[in-house]
Amino acid sequence: MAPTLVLTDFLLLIISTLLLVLLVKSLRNSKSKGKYPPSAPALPIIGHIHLLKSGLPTSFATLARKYGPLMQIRLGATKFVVVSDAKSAQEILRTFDTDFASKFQPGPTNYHIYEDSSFANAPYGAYWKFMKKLFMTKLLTGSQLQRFTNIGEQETIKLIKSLLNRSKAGEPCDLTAELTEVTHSTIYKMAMGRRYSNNPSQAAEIRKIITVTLKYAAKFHLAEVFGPLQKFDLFGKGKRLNLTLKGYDQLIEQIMKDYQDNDLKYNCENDDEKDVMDILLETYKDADAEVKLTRDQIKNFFMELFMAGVDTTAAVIRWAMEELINHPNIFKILREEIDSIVGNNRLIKESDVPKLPYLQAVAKEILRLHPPSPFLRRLSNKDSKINGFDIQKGTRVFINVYMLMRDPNCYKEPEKFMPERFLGNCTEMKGRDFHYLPFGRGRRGCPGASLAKSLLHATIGALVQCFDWKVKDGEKADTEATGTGYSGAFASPLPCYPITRFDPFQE
Ligand code: HEM
Repeated sequence: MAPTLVLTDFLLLIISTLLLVLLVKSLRNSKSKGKYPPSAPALPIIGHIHLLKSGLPTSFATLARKYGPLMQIRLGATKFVVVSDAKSAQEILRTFDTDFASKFQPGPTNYHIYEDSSFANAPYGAYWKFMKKLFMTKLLTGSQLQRFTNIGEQETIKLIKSLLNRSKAGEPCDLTAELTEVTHSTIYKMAMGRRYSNNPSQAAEIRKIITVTLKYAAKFHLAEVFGPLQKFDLFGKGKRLNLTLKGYDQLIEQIMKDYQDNDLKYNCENDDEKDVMDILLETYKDADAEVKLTRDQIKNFFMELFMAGVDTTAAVIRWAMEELINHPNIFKILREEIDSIVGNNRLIKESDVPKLPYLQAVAKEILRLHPPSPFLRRLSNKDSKINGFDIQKGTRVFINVYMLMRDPNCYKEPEKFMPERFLGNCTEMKGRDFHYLPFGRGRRGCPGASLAKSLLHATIGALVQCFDWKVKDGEKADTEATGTGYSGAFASPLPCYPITRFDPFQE
C-alpha cells in the first residue's frame, strides 16, 4: 500500500509542476504578446547575418526599404531593433530620451581590460551623469573649449607648414595620415599635453596603441561579435587586443603617476590652463565628489576620448577634401568666399568662420553624406511604444543615421554633394532636424561636437586657401566606398600632391 501511495504522489507532483511551468509560460507569452516590429525570415543560429552583404548602414537600409522603418534584426543570438525614419528617431531621442538614454556595448567585451568602466557605453546611471556634468561644466566648455580650439589652430599651422615643404620638394603626401596626426596631437595636448607637449614620443606611443586597438576591434567579423563563434577567439584577435590594452594600461598608469608625483611642481592654479588629466585627477582626489572615480574609469575615459575624437574628425576632413577635389566648381566657390573674407596676407582663423557660410555648408554636407558614426546605439530602460510598435525593456536599438541623412523625401538628390542645400533659409531642413543627426541627439549626443566643428572649419578652410590638389595615380578621389561595420570612419590612405597657391608664412 505504502509504495503505491508514494508513486501516485510522485506522479501528481510531476504533473502539477509541468502544469505550473506551462501556466507561467503562457502568462509570460500573453504578457509579451504585443505589436512588435516586423522581421525578415531568419536562419537558425546566424539569424540575419547572411543578409548583410555590403557595409552595415547600406545593408540595413536595403532591408528597411522592404520591412519598414522599424524592424527587428537578429545577428547570431543578439536581437536589435533598427530605426530608419525620422519620426521614430525623434520619439527615441526626444520624446522618450530618458527611457533610451543607455547604450549597449558595440563589440566583444570579453577581451576588454576595463570592463564596466566605460563612459561612452555606460548605462544611464550615476557614473555617466557625473561625467557628462563634468564634460558640460569643466572639460569642453567656455574658456576651456576656446583653449582647445587654439591648440587645434596651432596644429593646423604645423600641418600647413609641413605641406608647404612637401609642395616645394614636389613630394606627395598621404593626407589621411597627416590629418590623423593633426587631430591626434590636438586631442592629446588637450587631454594630457600641458606637461607633455614637448614629448612627441609619448603622443606617438598612444597613437600607435589606439590604431592597433581600433584595427583589432574592427577586424572582428560580425559572426565573431554576435554569432556562435563569440567564445572561441579562433583567429587570436581577442588575445592581441587584450595584450595591446595591457600595454596601454602600463603607459597611462605611468602618466597618471607622473602627474600625481609632480603635483606641486606643476601645480596649476588657473582653471583655464588645466588639461583633462589635471581635472580628472583633481576629481579623483576629491573626497566629497558625488561619485568616487576609479583609476580604471580615468584610463578608459582617455582611451574613449581618443577613439571618439581623433579618427572621426580626421575622416570627415579627409572626405571633405576628396569631395572638393572631385567637385572643382564647389572648390572654387569655397576658395573665393575665403579669399573675400580673409584676404591674401594671412591664414584663415576660427574667428573668421561665422562670416563664411559656404564653408559651414560644405562641412554640414560632408557630415550628411559621410557620417563617421553612421549608427546611434541605444538600450531601452523600460517598456515603451515607438511609432505604434512595442519595444521591450532591454531592447538594443540602432538608429541608422546614414539612411536618415539620405532620405529622398527630405533631401533633393540625396546622393549628390550639394553644400547649397544648407545655405540661406535652408528650406530642406525646416522642421526636419531629425533627418540630420551626424552628432546624434539628446542626452547621449556628442559632447565634442563644438570642438569637432571648429577643427573641421579651420582645417578644411586652410587646405583650400593654401593649396591646389592633385590626386596621385588618377584624376579623381574615390568617394564611393563607405565604412563597414559600426563606424564610417575611413582610414585608408589618400595619396595626393599639394601644390602651393598661397604661403601665409612667406617673409
Ligand atoms: C566630426 C567629428 C565627430 C563626429 C561626427 C562625432 C559623432 C558622434 C556621435 C554620432 C556620437 C553618438 C551620439 C549619440 O549616440 O547620440 C558621439 C559620441 C561621443 N563623442 Fe563624438 N563625434 C566627433 C568628434 C568628437 C570629439 C572631437 C570628441 C571629444 C573631444 C568626441 C567625444 C564623444 C564622446 C565622449 C561621445 C560619447 C557620449 C556619450 O555616450 O554620452 N566626439 N560622437
